[in-house]
Amino acid sequence: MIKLHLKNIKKEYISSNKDFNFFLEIDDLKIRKGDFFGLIGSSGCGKTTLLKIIAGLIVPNRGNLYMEDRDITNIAPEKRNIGMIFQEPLLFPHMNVFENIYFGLKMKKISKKDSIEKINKVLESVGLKGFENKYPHELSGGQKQRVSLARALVLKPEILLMDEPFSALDPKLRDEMRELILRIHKKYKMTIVFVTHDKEEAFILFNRMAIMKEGKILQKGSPKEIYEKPLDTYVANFLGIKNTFYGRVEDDIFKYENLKINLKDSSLNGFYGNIILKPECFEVKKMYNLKNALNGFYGIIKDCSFRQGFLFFKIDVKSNEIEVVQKFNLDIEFEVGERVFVEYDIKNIYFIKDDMEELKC
Ligand SMILES: Nc1ncnc2c1ncn2[C@@H]1O[C@H](COP(=O)(O)OP(=O)(O)OP(=O)(O)O)[C@@H](O)[C@H]1O
Repeated sequence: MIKLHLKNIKKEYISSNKDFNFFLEIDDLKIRKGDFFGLIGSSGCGKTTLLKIIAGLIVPNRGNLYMEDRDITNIAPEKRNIGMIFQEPLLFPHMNVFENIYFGLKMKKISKKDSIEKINKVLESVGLKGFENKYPHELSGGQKQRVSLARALVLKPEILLMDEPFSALDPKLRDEMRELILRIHKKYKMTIVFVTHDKEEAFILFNRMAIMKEGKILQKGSPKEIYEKPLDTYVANFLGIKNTFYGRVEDDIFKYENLKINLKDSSLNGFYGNIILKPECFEVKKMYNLKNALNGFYGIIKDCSFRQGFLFFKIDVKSNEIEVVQKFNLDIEFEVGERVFVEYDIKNIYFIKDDMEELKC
């Protein structure tokens, strides 16, 4: 079921001297009920603007927003039943934790008795039982963000919007908060739209996401789908996919400087484009072990490090550096300076033609 549908949304920011204009244009974005949906992109691409349009804090110049089948384009923010959490917790400093959470319930005219019950439950969910009487200045950054989460959750929003809520926290706290929000998403079965520029966060949290650039959505899908088939090199680079090379296909072979990859596909001949060679799609083989080796190339190991059961190689292939990640095997030792064969499976290689059309080779 579609929970939120954005259709032909446009928002313009025109600067007074017209030397800096920004246009957000979202043709069609559907977020399903129960999605943990990510809006991801580099600074200034329009993520927050889009989130605020969903919240009703910014009115688009044109287009419509539907929540299920209801057109909410002209509905006031407080009537949308959408919660929002910002990077800063924005708590009332003169109110304790209980009062901060009670504030929204009071506005909705929920009785004190019912409110106490709801607040107790939500404080338990966010791990802050016993903190009712603390004031914001007595709380850590992570605890404050838990209070702002509790304050949003207690109102049972249909959609929860989160704008880089963990970016001000240290890495350990950030991990804890990510686990907490995943638990909460599961428990409350709510739809979450979460803004981040952190690709690691995207792979941990989202079941679907949209990658944005300069006010537009470049690609939508599950993080896995997008990682597997990035539609262009911006997306590939943004997701940190290594080994992308720009070159030309001739005689079925992709050529970039001295690097040659046989694509075994004559339909690509004459095309320029980017080839994506994902580090985990190779196997580094010893020179004495090439009996069954198929496609690949020779190279020299420039660097090899061990991390969490994997070997991370940097391999010099005719003056081009290729990164390879492969499972550590106790029986095989590699050395820097060693000549090796780097094998690949042709089905894991993607060539993105210059006209942005992606082809699986
Ligand atoms: N009220 C405004 N008036 C004019 N321009 C604005 C306004 N708000 C944002 N912008 C501009 O619009 C663009 C998009 O801003 P937005 O905050 O949506 O981006 P973002 O992707 O959330 O960035 P960040 O990750 O840095 O928060 C930016 O270039 C910003 O300078």
